[in-house]
Amino acid sequence: MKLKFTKMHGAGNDFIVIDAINQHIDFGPDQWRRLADRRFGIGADQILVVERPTAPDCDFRYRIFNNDGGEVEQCGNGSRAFVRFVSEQGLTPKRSIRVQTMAGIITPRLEDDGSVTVDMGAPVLEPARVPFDAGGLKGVAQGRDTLWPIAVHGQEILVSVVSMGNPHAVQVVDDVDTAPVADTGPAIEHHPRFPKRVNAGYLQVLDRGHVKLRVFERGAGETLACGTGACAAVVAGIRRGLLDSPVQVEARGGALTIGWAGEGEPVFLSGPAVSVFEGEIDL
Ligand SMILES: N[C@@H](CCC[C@H](N)C(=O)O)C(=O)O
Repeated sequence: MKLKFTKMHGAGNDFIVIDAINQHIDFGPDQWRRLADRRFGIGADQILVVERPTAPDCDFRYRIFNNDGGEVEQCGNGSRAFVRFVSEQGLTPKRSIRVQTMAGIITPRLEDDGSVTVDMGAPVLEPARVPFDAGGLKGVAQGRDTLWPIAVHGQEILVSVVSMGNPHAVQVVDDVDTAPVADTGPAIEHHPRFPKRVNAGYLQVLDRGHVKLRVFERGAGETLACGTGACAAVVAGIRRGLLDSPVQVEARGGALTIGWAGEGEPVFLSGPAVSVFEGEIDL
């Protein structure tokens, strides 16, 4: 079988995007892993699958697979790539689109300059719903946030826990460039306090409107940018009293802008989304 795909990226977080409206797709984790493999396949951090919606009042359904083959709830950079894709492929004339995801409905908008702004919905802050098991732990208050001590390689680190539909643990570091992301990222991802594993964010505050961020992603390793990670880090930074909205997030692959008006309000994510090439692969 030949599969048509588009290779895209959002600030260097790269995707294989597949139209599953006009192609029949019935893949399992092995096929997703093979497609995402950088040596034996096309290569990507995530695979995005565009389908007809099953929920009322939605334009599309969008599914996300990490390069380890697992399906996940949400992907911020992917949602921007998704909008560019449905527009460039002529799947819709709309610029503001209601999209069904595993984590609920999001509404991305294609701007005149080609960038995309996404209403990512309100962050979930109750530890149990992230999900994070805080049982028996004593949290440390900082501003409106509670930091949770978790042991990583025998050392205690303090993390904010935030769900943007998918789980994030955010720690503040002095210098993101020397932060031990490759060493502690996998241990945080698999920490037993996170029953669904977690994306590990390392946040350096430059000033109240400007941060640097690296994210070791669940199921994908460190990526050049993580959209939901940027949302979660800014939410954590604002709640800790370190940041004011809007915040420019400098990731290794590019810049994102995050706006958040506070508890109960949606997080807005803006940034680039680029098509790199189209292709066909034999499966
Ligand atoms: N790159 C993404 C997040 C993709 C999913 C994540 N690895 C998870 O497992 O939750 C983004 O831009 O948000």
